[in-house]
Amino acid sequence: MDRIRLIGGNALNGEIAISGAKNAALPLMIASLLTDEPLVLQNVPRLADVKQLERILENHGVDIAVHGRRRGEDEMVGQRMTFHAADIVDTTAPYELVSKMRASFWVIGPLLARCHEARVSLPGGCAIGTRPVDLFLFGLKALGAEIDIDEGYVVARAPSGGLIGATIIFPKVSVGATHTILMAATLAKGTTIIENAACEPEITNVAECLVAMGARISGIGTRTLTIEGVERLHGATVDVIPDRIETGTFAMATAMTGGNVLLKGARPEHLQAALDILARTGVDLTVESGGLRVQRSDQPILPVDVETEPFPGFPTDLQAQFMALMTMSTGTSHIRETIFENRYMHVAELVRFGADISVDGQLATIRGKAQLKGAQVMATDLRASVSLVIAGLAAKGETIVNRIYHLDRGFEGLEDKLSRCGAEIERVAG
Ligand SMILES: CC(=O)N[C@H]1[C@@H](OP(=O)(O)OP(=O)(O)OC[C@H]2O[C@@H](n3ccc(=O)[nH]c3=O)[C@H](O)[C@@H]2O)O[C@H](CO)[C@@H](O)[C@@H]1O
Ligand SMILES: C=C(OP(=O)(O)O)C(=O)O
Repeated sequence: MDRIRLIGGNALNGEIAISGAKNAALPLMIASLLTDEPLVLQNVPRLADVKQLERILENHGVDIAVHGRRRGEDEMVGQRMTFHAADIVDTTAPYELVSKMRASFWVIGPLLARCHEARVSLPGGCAIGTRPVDLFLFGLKALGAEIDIDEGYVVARAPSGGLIGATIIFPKVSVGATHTILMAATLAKGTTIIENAACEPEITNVAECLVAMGARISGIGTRTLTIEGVERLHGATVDVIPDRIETGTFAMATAMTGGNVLLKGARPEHLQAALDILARTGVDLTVESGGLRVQRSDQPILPVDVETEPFPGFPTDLQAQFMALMTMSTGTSHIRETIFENRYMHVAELVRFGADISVDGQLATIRGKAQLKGAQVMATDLRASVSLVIAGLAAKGETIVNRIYHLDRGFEGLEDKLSRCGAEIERVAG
């Protein structure tokens, strides 16, 4: 199994081009199931999760083509891809494919809307909590679907004329359930109102894509989405937004190591809560026309308390990275993880670097210290993995991060981007 080896201590200096967002690219790809015309997506990141979803979509009969790959000599840009679901040949999403990735479950919405039936395995994804699908089923049932659970599969059938618009008040904010019901409602008969919808920038990206495909949606970017169902959707060309979690991760890495990095193409308004917290730790952040500049020279890292929340709050997907930063602060800080019940798997690994962290339920207490020491650590999930990489960049000596396949799910060209900024980091095969 591949590992990452790094020698900590170098400040990061230079420029990093932010890739397209995994968590936007995946639902955008799934939206292609809603139409028999081609959907063209630009700035799709090269990630294991994208590849995996390609396999799932191909199994449903989607033709996928990849166009331009590079701009200039050394600057990677995202892929331009066409997804053409002229015919849906299979409405089953099998266990072998779906169990690897949470977002693949979301195909249930478009399949049900377009084909009036779907059989989708219960999902996998990062092991950060129980991650039930009750909200999806609640929403689909409200649209008139009949749902059975059969041998680990959700079997869903729409009424004979198709899904029927309804008012759905989610008892809890869910990104995946919002994507799924939003997509399903575009082809339902009549009006659907989704209350307490997630309003993450990735939801907006998908909603705007659906509008470009002919859907009628209002309230985009708010907690209430209103969808007037249409007979059919058509093709469109849509850009995947830059990855706000990658942006925040590199900002925190620069804060930890010191240095001066321009995060090219970053959209600060997509992670304002995280940037406000970072600024309070003493990092200099400047919005420039080309992106976001992050700088820290010798100013101390100040302790700041954080609670994870749905957008526009501080994202749970940056919690592990922020904890890594706080291990080097000048005092004691607290993190409260409110989204997932088991998202502290990185704590035991950060402790191997010499960090002083204790956890009591949702609350982590981090007592900062000036210097971490390199260690052998094990990646447990995607964002936890990258928190270990950035801790290693700031630690003294050698760090080996094992089980890095998680990183390839969500970070495009991680070692390359970091080493161009002066990090000593390499992938060791075997
Ligand atoms: C591919 C993708 O975009 N993944 C993101 C998405 O995951 P995902 O869409 O899985 O996360 P949700 O927003 O659905 O989860 C939020 C909370 O709701 C709970 N829940 C969810 C659905 C349900 O039917 N019942 C239920 O109880 C979950 O267990 C969790 O405690 O949003 C999360 C929260 O921002 C991010 O951490 C993930 O990176
Ligand atoms: C938790 C994540 O992904 P997934 O929902 O696919 O497990 C993530 O992107 O951090």
